[in-house]
Amino acid sequence: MMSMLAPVRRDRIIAELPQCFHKEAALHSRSSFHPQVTGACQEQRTGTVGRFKISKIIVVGDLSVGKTCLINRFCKDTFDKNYKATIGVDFEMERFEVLGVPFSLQLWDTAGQERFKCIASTYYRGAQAIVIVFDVNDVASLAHTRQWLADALKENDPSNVILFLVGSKKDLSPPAQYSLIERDAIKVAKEMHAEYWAVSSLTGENVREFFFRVASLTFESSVLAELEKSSARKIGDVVRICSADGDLYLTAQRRKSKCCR
Ligand SMILES: Nc1nc2c(ncn2[C@@H]2O[C@H](COP(=O)(O)OP(=O)(O)OP(=O)(O)O)[C@@H](O)[C@H]2O)c(=O)[nH]1
Repeated sequence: MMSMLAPVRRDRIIAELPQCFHKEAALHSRSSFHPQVTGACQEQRTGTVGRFKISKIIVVGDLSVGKTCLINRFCKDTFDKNYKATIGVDFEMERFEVLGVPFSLQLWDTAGQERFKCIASTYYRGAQAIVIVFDVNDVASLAHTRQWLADALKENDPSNVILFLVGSKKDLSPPAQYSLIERDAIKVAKEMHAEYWAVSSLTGENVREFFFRVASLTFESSVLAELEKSSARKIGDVVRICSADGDLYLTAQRRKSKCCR
């Protein structure tokens, strides 16, 4: 199957961890990929990551904050100044190569309008990352991000998703005004345990950097989850094989509790 696909575009190759936007509200501020992830990629021990796994990313937020434009700027390098409401949902696929491993993101663009929300929310399930968008020129849209997050988390396992809070339309915000809302946005992002970004789909500022960061952090967490799964499997086997032998059983148990820490 893989050989039938065209090679990954050269501008979708990620060899180094892209940096966060703001150190105060970052998922982590390590300067490179987790060493276990780098090692697993070198030794091609990434399990389903790189083969069948496609990571689902949902993009939510008030109507007209610029969700569609953000996705279109990254996926198609286009910008439409006319507003067309998203009805229900739409999605785009993006293929990356991270540390030499193929990795695909499915980007789900959802409707912000109240009347389409119930259709859109049926697509929230199974997300690996949630991107909550607000308009940096509209404080109400920032206040509403908590509700968007709560709705998206109803359909997902909160301990298993990674969160991004994205301020859009930065081009329309004079620097002095922007820095005021940034202060509030960072506060909100920290409360949510989300990583904060500010972008402009009109100029393209930070759009590519943002999606590269999303792809990288989603990839990193997928590989770590795979590694955890395979070590849990190994421990399980030891327990099963040796359960007649008290000593070894204990060793396996001890290893297990060490891993969980
Ligand atoms: N100046 C500027 N305008 C933007 C930017 N992003 C989006 N817009 C404009 O904002 C309006 C709404 O953008 P959309 O991307 O359609 O908004 P949405 O969040 O997808 O809206 P719904 O589908 O209704 O939820 C459009 O008129 C866009 O041209 C930006 O970065 N800068």
